Amino acid sequence: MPDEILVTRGLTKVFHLGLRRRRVVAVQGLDLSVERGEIYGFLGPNGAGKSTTIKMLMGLITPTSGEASIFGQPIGATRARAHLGFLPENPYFHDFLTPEQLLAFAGRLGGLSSSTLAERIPRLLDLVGLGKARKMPLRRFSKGMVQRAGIAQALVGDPALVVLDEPMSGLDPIGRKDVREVIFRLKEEGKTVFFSSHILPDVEAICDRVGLMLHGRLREQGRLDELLTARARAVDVIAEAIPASLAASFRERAMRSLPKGNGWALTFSEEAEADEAVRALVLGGARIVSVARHRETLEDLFMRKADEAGAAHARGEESASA
Ligand SMILES: Nc1ncnc2c1ncn2[C@@H]1O[C@H](COP(=O)(O)OP(=O)(O)OP(=O)(O)O)[C@@H](O)[C@H]1O
Repeated sequence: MPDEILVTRGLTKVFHLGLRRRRVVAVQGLDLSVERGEIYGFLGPNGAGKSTTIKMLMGLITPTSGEASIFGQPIGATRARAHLGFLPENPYFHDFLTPEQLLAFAGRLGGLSSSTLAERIPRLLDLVGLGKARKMPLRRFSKGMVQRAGIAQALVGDPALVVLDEPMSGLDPIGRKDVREVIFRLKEEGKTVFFSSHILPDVEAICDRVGLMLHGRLREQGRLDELLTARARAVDVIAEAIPASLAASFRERAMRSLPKGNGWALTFSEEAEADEAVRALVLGGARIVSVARHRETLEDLFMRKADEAGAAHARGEESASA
């Protein structure tokens, strides 16, 4: 099988709304690539075009233009779907079913034999942490447990690629952590996971690579460690016993200065400035309590790209609805 297992080229979806058939460009010229064995986070705010993209990949809606392939097969082809597991956004399951019954139902629809299901269902329910709840009806489940049952159901056909649309949305912190752990376990099992989310810390915690969608376009795609600049965006120096002769000058040179304990917390925007300050403070007889370098987070990157995209949007260089 190829190493890029999901590829799109110029994928575009235009909707026409109302009697006047107003054009809404939900996804424009999308070039994605998802590599074998990675966890890929498909990021973007509400309305960015994530669900529309996923629906096209699943063959649920037809692209207006462009192309996409999964395992080298055009999307929608039976051979592409054979290795694909999918959990839609806000899935609905009959709440009288137990997770065991839910998986058995999905497996039989997929043509799996009773012996395969008898071996696979307990293993999958253990994988998502629902082994002990396997005979409990879904109506007694928390939202996080239902979501994990949904992931198990997406895995019943033993897919190589698992696509999850907003799997952490609406979950409390514990539910989100459980889903993150399940996604990690899927990677350990050798699966490739493509999931959409607008919850940046979740994506930052588990993804190998991310794609950032804004206004229907992919603004950024790459490895997280490459996208987030290694340079510190601010450095906090906390120092005590600063001689009076130095205190005033440092409080002026720092981007921000706040009294802290018996000393000051000084924030510098440049690492070199902070290093220089630490040297001078030590030579001047001050005591350095701590130096903290703040690296760029995914949230910083997201806000930076959103500002750039918002500015381009406002200048009319592009439009999501035209
Ligand atoms: N069936 C449709 N008809 C018309 N417009 C649509 C349709 N589906 C989506 N859109 C529009 O396309 C754009 C992208 O929507 P999409 O649901 O793909 O975004 P999203 O990133 O998944 O956001 P969310 O997280 O809110 O689901 C939005 O402007 C939306 O209103």
